[in-house]
Amino acid sequence: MELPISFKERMQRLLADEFSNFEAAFAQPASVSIRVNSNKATANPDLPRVPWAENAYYLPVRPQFTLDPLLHAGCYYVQEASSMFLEQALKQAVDLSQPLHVLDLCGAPGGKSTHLASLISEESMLVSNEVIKSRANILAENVAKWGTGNVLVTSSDPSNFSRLPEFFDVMVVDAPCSGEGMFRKDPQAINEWSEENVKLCAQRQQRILMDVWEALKPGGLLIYSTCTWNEQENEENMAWLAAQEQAESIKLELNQSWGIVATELNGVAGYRFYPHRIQGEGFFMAVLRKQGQEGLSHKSSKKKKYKLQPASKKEKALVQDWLKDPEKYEWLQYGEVVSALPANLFEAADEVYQNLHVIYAGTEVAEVKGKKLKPMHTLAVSQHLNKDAFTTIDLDLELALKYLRKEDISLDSSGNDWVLLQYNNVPLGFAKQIGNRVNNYYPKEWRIRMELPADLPEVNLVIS
Ligand SMILES: C[S@@+](CC[C@H](N)C(=O)[O-])C[C@H]1O[C@@H](n2cnc3c(N)ncnc32)[C@H](O)[C@@H]1O
Repeated sequence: MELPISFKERMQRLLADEFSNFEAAFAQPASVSIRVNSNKATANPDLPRVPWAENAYYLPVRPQFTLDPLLHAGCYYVQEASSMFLEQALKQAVDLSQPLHVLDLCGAPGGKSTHLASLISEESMLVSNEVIKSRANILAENVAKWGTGNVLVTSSDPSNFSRLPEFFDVMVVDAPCSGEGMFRKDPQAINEWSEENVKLCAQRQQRILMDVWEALKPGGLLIYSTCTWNEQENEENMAWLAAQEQAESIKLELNQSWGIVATELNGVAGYRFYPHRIQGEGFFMAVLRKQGQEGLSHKSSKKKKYKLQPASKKEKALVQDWLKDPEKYEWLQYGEVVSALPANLFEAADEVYQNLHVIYAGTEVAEVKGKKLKPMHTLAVSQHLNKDAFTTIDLDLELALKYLRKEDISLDSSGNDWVLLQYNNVPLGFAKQIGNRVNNYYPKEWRIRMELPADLPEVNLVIS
């Protein structure tokens, strides 16, 4: 792996004696790690843990993830270990028992959003945003598969967030960056790297931060991260923001054994991850608190007209038993789709709808077509699905993968209704039996595209 010369020279200055170890790490394979969705599964007990995140594990080898139905069912997320340090910022600096409004501004493909969704309380709301439309769809898919039901996925430009002044308690900006920390995992990142690009990235990050700062509550927390090592995009940007906004730097407790490097510039703390010191890729994180009194919670403007439309009584009555605790939700209808949003989030969610481009919200439960009602796939993967409302059928590995490829499958039983198909007792999705025939309703855009090998390996990472 040929690293750019000016990058090497800078890292030599930064790391001094450690540089040879750092360079040697590029000859080692990148580690593989997963974060388990504890509401759906537990990890295989043999897996070693990522030390700074509770439900995170290293894998001895990279399995063929695509061939594990439980990945498609949202039982775990394949995520780089360093970036799971986000958990420490949340646990150490935020009272997670409170109902919070949390923003993940640069959300796709969804590593940090699914992590945040696991960390916040049920009464909290996560707005998970991705400005690039095609990537926003992947984000919505991963958020839906994670299934917490308290997330709104938006696809808006950072500049649009000033329409929600002092709205968020916590804001995560995992900024687009020059990607030096990904050189080992993705050598293509080397070709895209240049000093000029570093400068452009640093300027873009400043613009993004300025765009969203207004949407943070006084006393609220900004968690900023990149997967790069240069100081311009990291410490310098954080010192610049702290000085400009008189924001307070938040120091995090580190366990010495973790190997994370703490830095400081103009009194602003930062945390660096190097592959020769930790099992993971390059990463930087810093935490700032906005000036002002905490707890000045956002007062929603008293508007009379809501954008969110309630579902009709008739439709609600037909589908509400498909979720556990249906009374906890506000039942909404948007076009043909009936969805459920935790009732306590209604006002805040409506404000998000009024001001941003929302592409997914809560749990989409059913599609109404005339007199026909179709359970939506997002319901099957929701943590709040009431399984008792459906006939469930367990599939073996081969049949599960065929279903996920959206192939025609046949089942032992016959009938005339919706069935919930499962693998290892975990819902995969819906099918409709019509006599002996089975209509496969797995979403086309989510289907597995790879051909199935003759010998199917059991991946066995999590237990449901
Ligand atoms: C480092 S990635 C985010 C990874 C994600 N947080 C995760 O954990 O899976 C940065 C994201 O920022 C998005 N992005 C690119 N340009 C942007 C801009 N000008 N403003 C906001 N986001 C941008 C990219 O599309 C990309 O999805």
